[in-house]
Amino acid sequence: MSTRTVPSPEELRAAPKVLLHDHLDGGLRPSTVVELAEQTGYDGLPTTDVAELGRWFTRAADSGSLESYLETFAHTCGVMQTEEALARVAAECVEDLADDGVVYAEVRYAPELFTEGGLSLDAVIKAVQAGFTEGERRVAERGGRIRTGTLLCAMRQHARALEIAELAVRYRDAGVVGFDIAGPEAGFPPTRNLDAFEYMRVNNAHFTIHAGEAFGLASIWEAIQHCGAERLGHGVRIVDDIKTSADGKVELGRLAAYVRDRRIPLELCPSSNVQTGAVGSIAEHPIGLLARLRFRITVNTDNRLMSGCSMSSEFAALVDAFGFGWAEVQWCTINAMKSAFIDFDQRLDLINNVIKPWYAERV
Ligand SMILES: O=c1[nH]cnc2c1ncn2[C@@H]1O[C@H](CO)[C@@H](O)[C@H]1O
Ligand SMILES: [Zn+2]
Repeated sequence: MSTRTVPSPEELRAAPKVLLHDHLDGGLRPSTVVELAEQTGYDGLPTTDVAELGRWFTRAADSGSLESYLETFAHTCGVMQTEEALARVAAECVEDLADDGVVYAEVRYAPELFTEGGLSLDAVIKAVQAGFTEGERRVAERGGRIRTGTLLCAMRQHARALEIAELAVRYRDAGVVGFDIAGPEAGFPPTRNLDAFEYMRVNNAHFTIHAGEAFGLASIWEAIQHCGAERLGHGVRIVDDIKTSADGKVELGRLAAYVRDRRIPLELCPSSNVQTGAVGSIAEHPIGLLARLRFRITVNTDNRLMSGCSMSSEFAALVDAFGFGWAEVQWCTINAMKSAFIDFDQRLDLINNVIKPWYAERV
């Protein structure tokens, strides 16, 4: 790992970064949750004290299981049932990411979770897109730069994946760049949604799949070989197919070798994995090993509210735990940009004109 200079938290914040895995309903500002609850009449919050609520989310998400981690989303989704609320959350998301130095972000959410107040799926998508556009406008107005793309998720435990995939294709010229399935992994294998993935493929549309987070290799294998996922949401359990012997010799199983050989991007989310119990601590996170083995790794936030994290804090944790230097930060950033679901020429433009020039002075 490069040791020339140790990136400081402030420099990491200034560095151009690319985020592929961030949930819209997992990234609200605590103050916004409180204000929206008041405005929309949502009375289920555990507290209306902003600082205390922020701590409540991270504590509750620190649950050791994906299922109980996901329970915290009842409160964010609870306050996101109007067009105004959705647009506000989306606009603030873009502003917060830009303030953290993110230059390209794919933000995901499940439209079906925001229809309890009577909104149609179309209305939800339009409200969120309007919010993203507004956020980009505010960032540009203050001289910043960010581009966002949307991923629509279907929830694994519901049976609406095909319908959501159809929406992802219908809105692909309006800012939606791909599709995903999210929610509890155990008991809900990706092959339950084959029709949706086939629909995406025949329409030449992109998708990633949450796999290999709370469940192991079988889920990753299905996601890639049966469903055709282009990227893996988390995918961290791929280490179960990698044997490291006491003398340091590393042996890749067939699936791990396939993932590495095909350069399948792993959307790794270190803090989130610690909270759901997928790994014991950041220091024990397989990202160190996967980086050494040159898997196509990317670093992501997953849920900024539940983890109390940002892109720069995730990188700072990796600097501390694994000695990541600027070379590694740049590598993860370029990996992510290469793996994005926007057009090749636009990815290249960001790599050559925004990312590389900034890091060139540091690596
Ligand atoms: O790490 C995760 N694994 C699986 N599902 C997740 C994760 N984080 C969030 N969600 C789920 O995705 C929905 C849409 O954004 C959220 O409402 C949450 O239920
Ligand atoms: Zn996720």
